[in-house]
Amino acid sequence: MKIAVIGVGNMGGAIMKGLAHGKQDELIAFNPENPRVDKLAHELNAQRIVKADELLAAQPDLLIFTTPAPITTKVAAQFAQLQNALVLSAAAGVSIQELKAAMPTASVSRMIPNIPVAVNAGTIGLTMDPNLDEDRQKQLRDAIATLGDIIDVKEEQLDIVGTVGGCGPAFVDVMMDALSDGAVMEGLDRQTAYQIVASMVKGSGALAYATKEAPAILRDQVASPGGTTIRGIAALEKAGFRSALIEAIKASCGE
Ligand SMILES: NC(=O)C1=CN([C@@H]2O[C@H](COP(=O)(O)OP(=O)(O)OC[C@H]3O[C@@H](n4cnc5c(N)ncnc54)[C@H](OP(=O)(O)O)[C@@H]3O)[C@@H](O)[C@H]2O)C=CC1
Ligand SMILES: O=C(O)[C@@H]1CCC=N1
Repeated sequence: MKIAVIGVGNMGGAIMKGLAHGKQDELIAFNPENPRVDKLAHELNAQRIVKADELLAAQPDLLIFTTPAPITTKVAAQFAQLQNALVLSAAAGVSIQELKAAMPTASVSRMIPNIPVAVNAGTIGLTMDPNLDEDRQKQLRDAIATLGDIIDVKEEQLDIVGTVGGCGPAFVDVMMDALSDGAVMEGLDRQTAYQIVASMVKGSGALAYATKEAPAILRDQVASPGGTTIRGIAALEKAGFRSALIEAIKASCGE
C-alpha cells in the first residue's frame, strides 16, 4: 500500500517509524521543507514530498493526517481531488464532518493514536467512515494494524479515548521521571533507575492488559500486610496522587 503521512512531526514521525517496521508499505513523508523530516525519510527509505501537486501525482492509497489540528482541514482541502484514496485523520478535535467538507468525495475516518506506535505498541482509538464497504474497512484496518491495539469507538467517544490513550503516555512519563528521581535520591544511578522504571511500567501494563483485572486488585496483590508498599500508597494518597491524575484527565478534556 502507498501510504502518505501528511505532517511528519512527533505523531507523524512515530507513525512512519511504526509502519516502516512492517516494511510492506511504500511510505511518503509529506511536510514543508525541514531537514529533520528529510533525515527521517532517508532513514526509513520513504519518499519525501514537499509540494501538494507532487503528492497528487504520486496517487497514494491512504492519506494519514498528522498536521496541527487547527490547520488540518485547510491542508486536507489541497487533496480534495484525489479519487479513491482512503483518508485517516489523527487531528484531535477535528470532526469527520469538518474533514468531509474539505474533501467532499473522500472516505474519511478518524483515529487518536499515541506515541508508542513508534515501537508498534500503540493504543489507537478508531472511528471508521460508516460508508466504507467491508473490503475498504479491512484495507484501512490492515494498514494500521501493525501500529498497536485498535479500539473501535464512536466518534463522540474519540475525545476521551484520545485523552486517556493519547495524552496518557505523557502522564506516565511524568510519573516515570518522578519515580526515577526518587530512586536517584536513594542512591541509584540515573540510567539504571530509568531502565528499572521503564521495565516495571512495561510489566505492570502487560499484566493489567493480559489479566483484565481491575487495577485496584493488582495493587492489592503487591501491597503485603504491614509491608513497604502500603506505606508508599499511603504517602501517595496523602500527596493527592490519584486526585491529581483525575484532575489531569479533566483538564485535558477541557474542563
Ligand atoms: N503527539 C501526540 O501524541 C498526538 C498527536 N495527535 C495529533 O497529531 C497532530 C500532530 O501533532 P504533533 O505530532 O504532536 O505535532 P507536531 O507539531 O510535532 O507535528 C506537526 C507537523 O505538521 C507539519 N506541518 C505544519 N504545517 C503543515 C502543512 N501545511 N502541511 C503539511 N505538514 C505541515 C509540521 O511541520 P514543521 O515542523 O516542519 O513546520 C510538523 O512536522 C495533531 O493534530 C494532534 O492532535 C493525536 C494523538 C496523539
Ligand atoms: O496534546 C495533544 O493535543 C495531542 C492530542 C493527544 C495527544 N497529543
